[in-house]
Amino acid sequence: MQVRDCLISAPGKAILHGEHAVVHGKVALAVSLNLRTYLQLKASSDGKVSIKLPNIDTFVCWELSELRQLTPCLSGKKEEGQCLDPELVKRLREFMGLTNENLDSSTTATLAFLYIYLSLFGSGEMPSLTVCVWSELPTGAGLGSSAAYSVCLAAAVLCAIGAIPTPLKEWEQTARWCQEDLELINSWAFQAEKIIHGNPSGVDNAVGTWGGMLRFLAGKIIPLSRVPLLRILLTNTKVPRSTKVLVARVKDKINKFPSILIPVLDSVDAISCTCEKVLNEMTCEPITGEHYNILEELIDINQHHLNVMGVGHPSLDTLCQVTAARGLHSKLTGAGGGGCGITLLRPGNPADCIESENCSSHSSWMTSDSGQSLALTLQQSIILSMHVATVERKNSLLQEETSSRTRLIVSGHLPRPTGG
Ligand SMILES: Nc1ncnc2c1ncn2[C@@H]1O[C@H](COP(=O)(O)OP(=O)(O)O)[C@@H](O)[C@H]1O
Ligand SMILES: C[C@@](O)(CCOP(=O)(O)O)CC(=O)O
Ligand SMILES: [Mg+2]
Repeated sequence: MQVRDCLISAPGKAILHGEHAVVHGKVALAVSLNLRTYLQLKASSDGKVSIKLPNIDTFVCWELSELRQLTPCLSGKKEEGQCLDPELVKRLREFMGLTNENLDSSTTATLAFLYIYLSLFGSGEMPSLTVCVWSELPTGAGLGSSAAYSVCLAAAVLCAIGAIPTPLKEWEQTARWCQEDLELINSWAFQAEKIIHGNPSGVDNAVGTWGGMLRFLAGKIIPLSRVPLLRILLTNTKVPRSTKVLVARVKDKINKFPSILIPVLDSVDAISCTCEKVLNEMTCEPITGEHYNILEELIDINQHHLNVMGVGHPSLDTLCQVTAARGLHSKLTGAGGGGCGITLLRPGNPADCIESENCSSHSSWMTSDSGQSLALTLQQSIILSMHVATVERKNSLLQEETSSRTRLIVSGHLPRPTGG
């Protein structure tokens, strides 16, 4: 079986409010970033399936004959991707010789790939191919790299089996899928996220699939098309952590102290709803300092709640303190425990003053090749100035021509994707 080559990209995300609480059925507000993950799928004729994941130094190759032995248990359902097939997970774990639950980056990413490949190709003829994935997103830093990876994987393999069209026309540089196709991609991406996160809410893969800003509640995705232009700083503490471990930690805490933690989750839900209301008001009436006062207080309260849930980190405390000394308000974003934080900026204030105070750029993550730098140091952090209101669908999942370049970009230059 020969599959069609394709190049796909999906964005990362920042959660404004609702991380962790969203796993327990509460509201989250999230927005796509103009940092993307790219996947190139190429047919091959060597009887092998290869994955190249340069961001995590992973290069693996299997004989098709080995993978075929894993397939008899498969139901061959391609229509939906809601529940993990426990039998396939078990076989894959045995095949990869895995015994414990908390796996390293490379093993997790490989397992997610094999799960999607075998689930979707397993009931038919299995093709020889090479998949290469590379990303502008830092891995394991709260910006949804796992979801962008999962969305790209799902879209590429669904395209390859012909479950969704390869809509790209010769004259187009990029193309998008219809709502039904996006829902299918999202549901399979959710499965890959389950392999990586254990118990994801689905908010990250929804943003990776649809892009823009959205409200997410118990699997329901509501695009927010009316939001004001906000500027936030995105700071990477560079403290590594695993979403799976942190999500499990919060669950343990809820089980241990339900009467204490459930009100905290309810409060986070109210924070997300209040934030959404204020953002909406800011689009209908003149923006005042009072709007910003409320947004800032919500950030502070939520950061305290996240600390109560046990997902804070001294590096994030430092971020909060350093920005507070400049009159700014910060919270962690994503799973916490390190990773990234967000800081709200008021109009006309501090990105520039922070930039001028912290002007060295030695990050491998975000230095531009033109010499103009986005990467700034604040203590040990990297700061990226960005707009939240990327509400146009320009950041959503795209099928791209090999030659097409990264579009968009909020403020300044970003690194070129490497690899592929
Ligand atoms: N570019 C990539 N290539 C391969 N695997 C990736 C990539 N990006 C993310 N992953 C997978 O996702 C995991 C990180 O997921 P997670 O802990 O949820 O952090 P994040 O906040 O970045 O989503 C990595 O350990 C790896 O398994
Ligand atoms: C903590 C959580 O709310 C977000 C995790 O995001 P990330 O993997 O840290 O980018 C988990 C989830 O919603 O699945
Ligand atoms: Mg993740």
